[in-house]
Amino acid sequence: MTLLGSVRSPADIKRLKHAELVQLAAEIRRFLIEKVSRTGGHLGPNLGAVELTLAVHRVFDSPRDAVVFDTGHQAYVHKIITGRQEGFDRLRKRGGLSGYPSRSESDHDLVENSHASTALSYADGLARSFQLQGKRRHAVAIVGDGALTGGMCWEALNNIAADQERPVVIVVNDNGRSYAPTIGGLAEHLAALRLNPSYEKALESGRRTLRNLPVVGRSLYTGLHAAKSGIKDAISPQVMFSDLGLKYLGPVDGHDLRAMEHALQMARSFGGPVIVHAVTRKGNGFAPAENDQAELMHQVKVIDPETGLPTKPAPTSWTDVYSDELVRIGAERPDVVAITAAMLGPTGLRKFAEAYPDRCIDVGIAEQHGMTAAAGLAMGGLHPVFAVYSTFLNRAFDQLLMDVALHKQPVTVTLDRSGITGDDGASHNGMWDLSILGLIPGIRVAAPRDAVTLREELREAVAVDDGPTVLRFAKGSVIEEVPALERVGGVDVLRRGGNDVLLAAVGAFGKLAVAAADRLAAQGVGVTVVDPRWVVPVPSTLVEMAAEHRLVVTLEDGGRHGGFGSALAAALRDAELDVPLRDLAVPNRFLDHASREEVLAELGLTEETIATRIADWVADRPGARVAPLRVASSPDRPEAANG
Ligand SMILES: Cc1ncc(C[n+]2csc(CCOP(=O)(O)OP(=O)(O)O)c2C)c(N)n1
Ligand SMILES: CC(=O)[C@@H](O)[C@H](O)COP(=O)(O)O
Ligand SMILES: [Mg+2]
Repeated sequence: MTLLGSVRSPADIKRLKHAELVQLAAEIRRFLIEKVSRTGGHLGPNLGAVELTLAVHRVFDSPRDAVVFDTGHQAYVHKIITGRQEGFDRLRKRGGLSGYPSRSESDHDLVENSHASTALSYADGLARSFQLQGKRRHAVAIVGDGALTGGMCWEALNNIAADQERPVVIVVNDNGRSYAPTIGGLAEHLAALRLNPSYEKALESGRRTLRNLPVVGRSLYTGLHAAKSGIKDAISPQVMFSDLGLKYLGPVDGHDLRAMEHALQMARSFGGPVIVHAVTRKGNGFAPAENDQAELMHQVKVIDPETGLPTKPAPTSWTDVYSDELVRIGAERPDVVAITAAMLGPTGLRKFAEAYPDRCIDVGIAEQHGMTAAAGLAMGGLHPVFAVYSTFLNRAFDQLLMDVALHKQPVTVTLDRSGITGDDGASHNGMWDLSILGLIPGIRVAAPRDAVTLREELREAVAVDDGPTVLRFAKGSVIEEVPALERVGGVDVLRRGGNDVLLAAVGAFGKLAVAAADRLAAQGVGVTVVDPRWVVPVPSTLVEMAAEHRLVVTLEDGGRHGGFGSALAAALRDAELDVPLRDLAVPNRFLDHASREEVLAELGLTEETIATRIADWVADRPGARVAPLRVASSPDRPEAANG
């Protein structure tokens, strides 16, 4: 029996001897490579967190001590230790193990939000809570060097440092990477240390030698210790942290179990806020990951466990189309600069950065800063394109509203992963962007339905120079082309089918809408399908089209609450048009992880279900009554096509 087979809880690793722990770490690595190769997931980050996580669970007493993982993508080892090995065959699958901590899976899990840079704030809150209730429990936050570039971390550190009696243990998992190498002054500080790994070994052997000398050794050691601190301060972030009032321990080799345990025991006994700076290697122990210079296998699809190569070729994605078009735009528009928040590759900016290295800015995991810096870049005469996942736009809403839009600055925000993303769970779905963007005065939002309109609408967006524009597109393989019959006032007519129903489909749902309309035609229901293209503000042409139909249905891969359907309904009210409208969208709730396709099916956003619902509405069946068309008489509005 393997040691891993005997691990059901942290108690099982506390009793292991060092040699057994070393063996267990090797078994865990083999387990991770075997399982994650089959399911896909965050292989690199978790291979880098094996010893660190073992040490945390040996020194602290989860769940009595609160252990919080920042972002949560590197919590697989934590799940293995806390009795969930069996779940890895269905990692990130519907009904299976979440790829992030999950409160419903275990009381060892606290934070499910996969948005980075939150762990220190949780730890501050938890520690205050324990303190106020007189509970002698530790709050332990495991935060990556990438997450540490997020502003929330520094807000939290400022608060954590305020009370020297509050036991908060911050384990910085410093592997020098977000996806790409971590950027910024902090990263330089950490790197200076990380690049001198011998630093600690030299100091350690120095300590041992001097301690063994007779009397002179001790005093010499004290003197050198002062010198060491001087040296250490000179190149280590200790100054930065200790000036904040935080005890700093490290740097420690995050793969050295003894060193990690020793440091964590010191931190545990300290009884106040303390940072343990662990230096780790993302992808450690799996050569294909260690050799993946771009991202150290931050995240993999299904791969060959020997070679690390994907088992299936990746289809052309929306991101690929965007990436290539932006490079072409960059050649024509020297004023266009790109911004990423530590996601150069995933948001399609890598080619732009290679072509125009001085015009691509990585701000770290700092979307708020990125957005306001974009406003500054625009005020300085450039046209920034900020590429960010839809869900992470949430972080920069106020900056887009008050720093960009209020000043009518020509910033283009491209939202990758808009709509349901699925297997990264609730906090990664791009389902809130249309709702929050609809609140911003003067903003213009486009939702391309295919590769052709993505290129076209991206160009239209960067051509706007009197305010912010946004382009939203989905995750996964791109729809090559959904041709339009004609363009009327900026709105593309995808299918003409009479006046029973006007089906307005947003973005990638254009193809789905045409398919549903074809089904309905076979049932004698006439559906005209249109793609609004620019969905915020609602095109006036769409309101005019609505007036000519018995029923309007909207279809969007985004939140129903405040989405496109809501906006069109408001526009119809403003036009005093009493056309019934039904909106098919994502309900306002947090969605469990599953594939994008599975989630859409669960939500009824499939060709068959859409057709059935529209047929019900049109057939005026019980429970789905749709009043006949009533149009408020107005001299300047064409009469309705049918009564
Ligand atoms: C607010 C936010 N922006 C972007 C991301 C995307 N993201 C997920 S993991 C990651 C890199 C995290 O780097 P680090 O914290 O150093 O952890 P590591 O993977 O190196 O262990 C990023 C940018 C996110 N989760 N949250
Ligand atoms: C945690 C993390 O890395 C996320 O940002 C997520 O994994 C991205 O997934 P996709 O890039 O596959 O959408
Ligand atoms: Mg990192």
